[in-house]
Amino acid sequence: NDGSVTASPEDAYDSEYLCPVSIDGQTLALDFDTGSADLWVFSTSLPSSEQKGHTLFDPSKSTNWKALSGYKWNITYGDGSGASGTVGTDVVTVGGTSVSGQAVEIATKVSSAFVSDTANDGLLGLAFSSINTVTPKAQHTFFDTAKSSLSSPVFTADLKHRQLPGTYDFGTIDSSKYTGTITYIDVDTANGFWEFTGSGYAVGSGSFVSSSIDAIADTGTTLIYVPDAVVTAYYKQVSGASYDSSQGGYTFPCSATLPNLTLGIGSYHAVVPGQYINYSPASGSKCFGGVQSDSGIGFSIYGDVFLKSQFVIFDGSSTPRLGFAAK
Ligand SMILES: CC[C@H](C)[C@H](NC(=O)C[C@H](O)[C@H](CC1CCCCC1)NC(=O)CCNC(=O)[C@H](Cc1ccccc1)NC(=O)N1CCC(N)CC1)C(=O)NCc1cnc(C)nc1N
Repeated sequence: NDGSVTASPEDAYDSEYLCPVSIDGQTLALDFDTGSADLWVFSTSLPSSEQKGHTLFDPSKSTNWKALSGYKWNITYGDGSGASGTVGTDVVTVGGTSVSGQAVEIATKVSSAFVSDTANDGLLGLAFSSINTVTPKAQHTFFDTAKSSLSSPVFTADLKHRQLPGTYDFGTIDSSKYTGTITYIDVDTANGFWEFTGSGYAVGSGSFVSSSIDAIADTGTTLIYVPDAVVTAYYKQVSGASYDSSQGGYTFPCSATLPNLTLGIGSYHAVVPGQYINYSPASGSKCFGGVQSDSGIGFSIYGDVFLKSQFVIFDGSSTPRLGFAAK
């Protein structure tokens, strides 16, 4: 029951990656999010003003739909966006991986950011089921439901830079997708995230600075959010860079040459190419940095800007771990 699905960038800046997911034959574009654990979809139960432009799941058209009466969900994300609604189960298929009895959370309310992000028809959470928001009983993620039917209890992310489709694979590690060896690191599941301790950083050709960085691998976060020491060291090497409070982050002249950022994972040095860190135009001739400060978050977030430079294995075995390889 292994599967592989394409992950297509939603816009020119790889702000998010969307994958086709079929629920009882109805196909929606969902954002696979290793930073949350709810599978929720835009639905016909939304007010019509919030439905515009989205593909809607209609449970009344599904032969396998089973409503879970009295069950509800309500989620808030790091960027303040959120959604809520009711719950049922159905047959969910991602690439070749099909599961029955999967909890599907129907949105009856979504925040404005979701309404305007018309390419996104919902999220498929791939964090640990311990942080699923359904009450009165938390539900399993798609990966947890599928795990026992996979060749091995893993999924991998091979996201690409700028307008190229990548893939999420379930159940297998495709050795054609990476080079060299895989470095594994233990994961702390206490907060429900794929959380690990990074071993340090280097900017450009500078020397590696050993430091423990408490980070999560989060496909649902666009940028890299790291401690101020890293951010300061990085933008010191970018002429014309400065913190722009009106933009809410570091910007620099779009013509600037950006150094690579190396992030240590155990003994492995993961290199993020400098051009991945020119995230997008900001205003005028300034561009917005793909590396920003994690202050206020409580941990660092290695988001898409980092993940798309690597081949990443999310190993859900009895001792969960993350694997990283160059590609
Ligand atoms: C069970 C909740 C679950 C664990 C939840 N998890 C998360 O928030 C992390 C999760 O990966 C979510 C998943 C997002 C949610 C919005 C839609 C796209 C997916 N990630 C974030 O919230 C990280 C911050 N947001 C992002 O990174 C959004 C993602 C996005 C992309 C395209 C379009 C719209 C949104 N992108 C940006 O901020 N950027 C892209 C655009 C650019 N102009 C600026 C940078 C959580 O921690 N919630 C607790 C929480 C609540 N309230 C707050 C304020 N903070 C919190 N952390």
